[in-house]
Amino acid sequence: MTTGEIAVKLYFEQELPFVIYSKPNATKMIAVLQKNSNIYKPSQAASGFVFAPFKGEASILISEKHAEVFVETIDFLQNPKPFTPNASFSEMDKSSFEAMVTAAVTAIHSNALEKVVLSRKELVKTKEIQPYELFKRLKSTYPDAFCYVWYHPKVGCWAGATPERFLKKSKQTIETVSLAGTQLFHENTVVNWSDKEIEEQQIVTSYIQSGLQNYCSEVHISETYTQKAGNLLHLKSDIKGELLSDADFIKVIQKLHPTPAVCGVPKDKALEFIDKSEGYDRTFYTGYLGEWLKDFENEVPNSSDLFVNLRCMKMEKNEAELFMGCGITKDSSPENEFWETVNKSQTMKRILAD
Ligand SMILES: C=C(O[C@H]1C=CC=C(C(=O)O)[C@@H]1O)C(=O)O
Repeated sequence: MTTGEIAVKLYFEQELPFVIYSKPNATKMIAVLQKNSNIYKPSQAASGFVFAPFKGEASILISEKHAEVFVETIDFLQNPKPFTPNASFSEMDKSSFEAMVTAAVTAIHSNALEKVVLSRKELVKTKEIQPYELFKRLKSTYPDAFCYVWYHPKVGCWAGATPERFLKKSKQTIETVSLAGTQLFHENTVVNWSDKEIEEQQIVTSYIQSGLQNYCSEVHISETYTQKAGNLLHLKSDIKGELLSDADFIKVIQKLHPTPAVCGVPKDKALEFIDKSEGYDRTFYTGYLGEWLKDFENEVPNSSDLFVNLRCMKMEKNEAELFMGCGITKDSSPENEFWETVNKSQTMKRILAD
C-alpha cells in the first residue's frame, strides 16, 4: 500500500472528507484529505477541490487550508477485465423515459425549446467496494477520463469517469470543450454522424462561444472531431480563450454552467422542463468538480481545472445509484434516446461488475 492509499483508508474509517482523482491520461493520482468534517465553500480566497451541484449554491470545497495532499505515481494500471454489457432495465423505466422524451420533442416542435438534456437514474446492487479499490478500477478501465472518488460524511460518496472538461484556467488562458452526440463504439467501423447529432453538438458550441464573448479577448474553436469515451463515441470541439484582465472567473462559470451538453437552450426553459419532467433531483450529477485555484501536481496557485460530473454514481454500502442522460432535439427518437441511456449506464456497470 502507498502512503496515499493508507491515508485514504484512515480518513474514510474516521468519516473525514476526501477526494482521490486523476486527470485524463495522467500518470499521477492526487488525494486531498480534509482534517475536519466541516463543509467549506469555494471562493476567490479559498483553494481546494470543488464539488458543485447541477443547480443551486450548494457547492462544497475540500479545503486545501485544512487538508493534507498526496501526489503519487500511478503504478496499478492493468488491462480492464472482460465485461459483458448488462442491459437490464425495467419496462416502466423505459416507457416513462420515452414518454418524457416524446413530450420534449413536442415542446421543441412548438418552439418552446431548442434542446433539452433529459436523464434518469438506476439503482444497481453491488458489493461494498473500498474507495481506493474503486478508484483503481476507474483509472485502470478509463485512463483517458477524469476519474475520481469523492467522499463527505454529510453528503455521501460519489465516483465517476467523465469524458468532459468543463473549464480549465491557467493564468489568463481558459480551455473548455463542446461535447455532445453519442454513438456506440464498434471496432474497425467508419464513424458517421447524423444531422441530429451534428446539430446537438453545434448548439453547445454556439452557446459557449456567445457565453465567452464578454469575458474573452479572443476565442478559438477547433474543428469538430470524434472522441472515444469507454464504449461510446462523442462529437467534440476544443475551445480556447484569453480572459480579459478584469474578467471574473466565477462569473464565467456562472455564465456557462450548466451548458447545453447537460441542460439545454434556452437555459431557463430547459431547467424548467427538467424540473417538471425528470421526477428526481440530480443533485451533483451534471454539476462540476475539480481543482479550485490550485494545480496540486505542479503546486501552482490560482489554476483551476473543472470537469462535468458525468458517467458517475452515488455509492451506498450495497447499492449504487447510476445517472445518465441524453440531449433531445427536434429529430430525437424516444426509443433511441432510451438506448443511449442504457449504453451510458454500462460505463459505471463495468466498474461495479465482480
Ligand atoms: C448527459 C450526459 O452526456 C452528455 C455529454 C455527452 C453526450 C451527450 C449526448 O449525446 O446526449 C450529453 O450531452 C450523460 O452522459 O449523462
